[in-house]
Amino acid sequence: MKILLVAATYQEIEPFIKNYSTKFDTNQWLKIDKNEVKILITGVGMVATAFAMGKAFANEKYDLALNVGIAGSFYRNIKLGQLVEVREDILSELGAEDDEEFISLEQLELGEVEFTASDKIFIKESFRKVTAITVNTVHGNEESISDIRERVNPTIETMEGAAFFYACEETETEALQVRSISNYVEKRNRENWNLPLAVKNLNDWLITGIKAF
Ligand SMILES: O=C(O)c1cccc(C(=O)CC[C@H]2O[C@@H](n3cnc4c(=O)[nH]cnc43)[C@H](O)[C@@H]2O)c1
Repeated sequence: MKILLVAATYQEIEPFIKNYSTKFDTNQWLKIDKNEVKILITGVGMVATAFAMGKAFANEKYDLALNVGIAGSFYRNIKLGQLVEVREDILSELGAEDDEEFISLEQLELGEVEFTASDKIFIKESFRKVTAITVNTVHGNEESISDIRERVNPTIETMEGAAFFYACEETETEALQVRSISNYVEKRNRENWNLPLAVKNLNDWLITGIKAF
């Protein structure tokens, strides 16, 4: 199977890259068991992700695109370092304000804001399946957190996921997304983030998990 492995930053998948490649080269196909894997580092955010994926898909057809990275959780019953599988991802900021109300792009009948993961290719592990939102601005204010919980009630948030699913949907590429929780969505406090644990657990899974597709 030809797999495009997509991450926002090199650091998020550095242990995976070092495990399978002596000299990192984005043009290189990594032969991992029966799969051929290409790595795409997009940069952080939806714009960077959509552009990088558009370029990647213009040059090659993939059997599967897999988006991995860290994420913030709205729920404390998900542990820091826990892996979750995103089954639905929402462009929660795309729409219009109508005074106190928010009208989504979908409600405005101007486009789609909800994207879903592949129902043809599966992740073997029973990671908790979650709904994510994808944001340009990381929530870090109690009022805005309360507002988004009331309006969408997402389980996690990232800055790329829905853009990734969008690019896959447009190119009819099977898409899966696995995220490792690095922090809780709360009033900004960087000291509470556990990046090393999130990156370790993500890569421990990815190094063996990529062979199972
Ligand atoms: O320190 C900050 O305030 C800050 C502001 C924007 C972004 C960051 C990151 O380090 C995000 C990088 C990366 O991680 C994903 N991520 C992780 N936690 C969250 C979150 O709570 N909300 C949204 N995205 C998150 C994201 O996908 C980025 O690619 C730090």
